[in-house]
Amino acid sequence: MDKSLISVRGLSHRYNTQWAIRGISFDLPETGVYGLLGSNGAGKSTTMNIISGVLKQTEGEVIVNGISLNEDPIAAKKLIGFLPQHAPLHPDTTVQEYLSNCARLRKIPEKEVRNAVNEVMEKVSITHFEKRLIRNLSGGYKQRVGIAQAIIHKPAIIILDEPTNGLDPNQIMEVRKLVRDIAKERAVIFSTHILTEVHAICDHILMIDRGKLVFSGETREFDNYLQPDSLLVRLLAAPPVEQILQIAGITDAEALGGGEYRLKIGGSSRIAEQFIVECVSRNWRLETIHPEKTSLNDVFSELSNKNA
Ligand SMILES: Nc1ncnc2c1ncn2[C@@H]1O[C@H](COP(=O)(O)OP(=O)(O)OP(=O)(O)O)[C@@H](O)[C@H]1O
Repeated sequence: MDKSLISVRGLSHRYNTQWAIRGISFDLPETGVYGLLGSNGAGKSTTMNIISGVLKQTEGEVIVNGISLNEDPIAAKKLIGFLPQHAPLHPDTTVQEYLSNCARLRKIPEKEVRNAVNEVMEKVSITHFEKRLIRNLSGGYKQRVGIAQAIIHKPAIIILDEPTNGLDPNQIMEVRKLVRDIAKERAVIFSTHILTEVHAICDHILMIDRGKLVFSGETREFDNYLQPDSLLVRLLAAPPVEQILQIAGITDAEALGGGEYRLKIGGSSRIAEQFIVECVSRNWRLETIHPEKTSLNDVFSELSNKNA
């Protein structure tokens, strides 16, 4: 018996003639935030729409807590909450009316609706706006209502499609905090194309590139691909490049002018330490030193080539 909260097997989807995703498989074994990372058009929304049961896949299957989404969609969908990229909010209803309607659509018994709505409003900290029309809420509060409708029936898995898109920095922080909080009791799949977002809140990363899953693992494992591969340094007593190249581990050095250099170090942080020691002993008067991280595009292409 499969113990995963969700198990995705060989998922593929074709729109007309073009494949949007091919052979995606992964398991979400436990609670926590799972970041679905991918650039625009990589296939994130397609994958999320299929898992949440709003799009029927061309091939493959999704098992939610042991229940096949194909074979028993009603039972499987009860275990899933979904906030699509464009939240399905009704601007002319109040927060309380809207969430009550969502509770009824989720088949919560009438006598429990009131409690369920109160509980979820408290959870997402929106009780003080319960009588406000949704159209009059800020973007961050609208997103809270969107998250509330996704969790009102207490699903085991929540799917959030780019929930911080279009929010200001404060609202982003608040939504992230809320997501971390609701992930204590359930698995949250959180899609984004922003690497720093993944770092800020995700425990695990699923990375999709051109429709294929190219990485699945813990966030710290992913960091191995983000090793600095060059250092930007500024030396007040600037030496010739040839002298810098004598230091073991520095594979290339480029003088940028004004005492600045870009040093290629091939991924080991110990070389930076060694360089600092050398600067002191050679009296080069090191003023600044910064690692230059591999860009997300480089990570995408490295992982894609590895999995090609
Ligand atoms: N309804 C559709 N009909 C045809 N092609 C589609 C449709 N929806 C998506 N696609 C295509 O499928 C591919 C994957 O799109 P998808 O929206 O799943 O990617 P995404 O990673 O969510 O991107 P974004 O962040 O831009 O939403 C893209 O090439 C896209 O153009």
